[in-house]
Amino acid sequence: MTHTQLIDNIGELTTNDPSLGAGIGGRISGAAVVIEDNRIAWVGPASQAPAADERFDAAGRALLPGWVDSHTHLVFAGDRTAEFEARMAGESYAAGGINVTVAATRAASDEALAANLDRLVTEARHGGTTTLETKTGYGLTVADEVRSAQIACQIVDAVTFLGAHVVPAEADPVDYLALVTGPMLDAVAPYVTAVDVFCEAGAFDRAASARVLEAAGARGLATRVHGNQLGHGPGVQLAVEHGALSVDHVGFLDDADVAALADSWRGGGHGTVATVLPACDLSTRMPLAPARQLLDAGVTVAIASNGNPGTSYTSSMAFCVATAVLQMRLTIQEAVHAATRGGAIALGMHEDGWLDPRGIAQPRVGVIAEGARADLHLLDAPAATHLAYRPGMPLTAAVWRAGTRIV
Ligand SMILES: N=CN[C@@H](CCC(=O)O)C(=O)O
Ligand SMILES: [Zn+2]
Repeated sequence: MTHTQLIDNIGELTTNDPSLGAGIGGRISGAAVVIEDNRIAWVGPASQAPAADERFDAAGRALLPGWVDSHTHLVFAGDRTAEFEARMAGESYAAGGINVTVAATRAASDEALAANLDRLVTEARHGGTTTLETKTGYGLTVADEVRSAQIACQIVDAVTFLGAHVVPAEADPVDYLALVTGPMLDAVAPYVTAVDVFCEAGAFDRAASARVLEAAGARGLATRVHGNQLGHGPGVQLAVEHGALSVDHVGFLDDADVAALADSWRGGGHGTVATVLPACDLSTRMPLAPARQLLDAGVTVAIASNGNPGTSYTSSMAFCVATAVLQMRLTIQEAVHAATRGGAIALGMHEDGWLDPRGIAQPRVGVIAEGARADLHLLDAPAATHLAYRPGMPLTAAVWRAGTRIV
């Protein structure tokens, strides 16, 4: 038997469905939503809403899709407070700090890793996040990468293999690349939907990164790239050439990079999403990624938290959205869209019926439209604009994930 819930008296509804309402956010005022079990069954003006088993009065507040955080690294142990303090005192961020977390993660029990991931996911949910990707990448042995992926796939929506994060301290670079593109990838593949590589000075160069992406493609896995984070490099071009779902960080771009990303979206297919990570840019004292320029060029942009203990120890998507509006010069509608539907596109979870590489059908997220998973975020505010207008305030009033109220 089905169970229906009506949420009505919604002051401002952001649907992300242009056929339902105005602008990029498909906004409707005076709206209602009906949930049937775990899916959205109806969206429209409150005056026309059908009856339901239960009613929730939104009291004129703003309702949006739950955040889709498409880039995190939450399977880890320990923290890097000392490194952060040194950075605030003038040190610059370098890829080598990752090995500190690798040592702590390897030393942790399975239970401790799962409990820490659970704690971080709960924090994210309390801030309105309903879809979470996380990466491996703090294990860097076959056994430690497999257990990271196994733990993660029981808790989050999408797991990405990041064995190519750095060459671990004890390994030879040539041998490690062979491991990561061969036996390690084969062992982790059943638990992940995508493969990522940190293409950067101090991590993996263009040729090594290309081998990682080719190995992933040969196994039918989607790809992502950490690119152009610490300086200009080949990451963006490589991502586009390999048809990666996303290239993330994108802080240092030239005109050719922006053009390549824009071209990837011409012709109607799935291009390469540019994922900006504003909390990471601030925490590493790097220039903010040029999200305004990317949107103006026609690139699909996602906003994600990059939650991790090194460069961005936060899962607050509201903070990222506020920064994108206040400092990257996105409109509130553009920023909310990038943090919801943009993330869904980056994960390949924006359409019904998408089968992940394991053949498992993924739900459609990042929109409030009939058939999508019922992931909703009610703000204690009359409009989404308050996310930037009242930065840092605890505006999450309620969260539903797959039709169940979780906050
Ligand atoms: N840049 C590579 N990986 C992470 C940082 C990981 C770390 O420093 O622990 C990032 O996305 O910023
Ligand atoms: Zn990252």
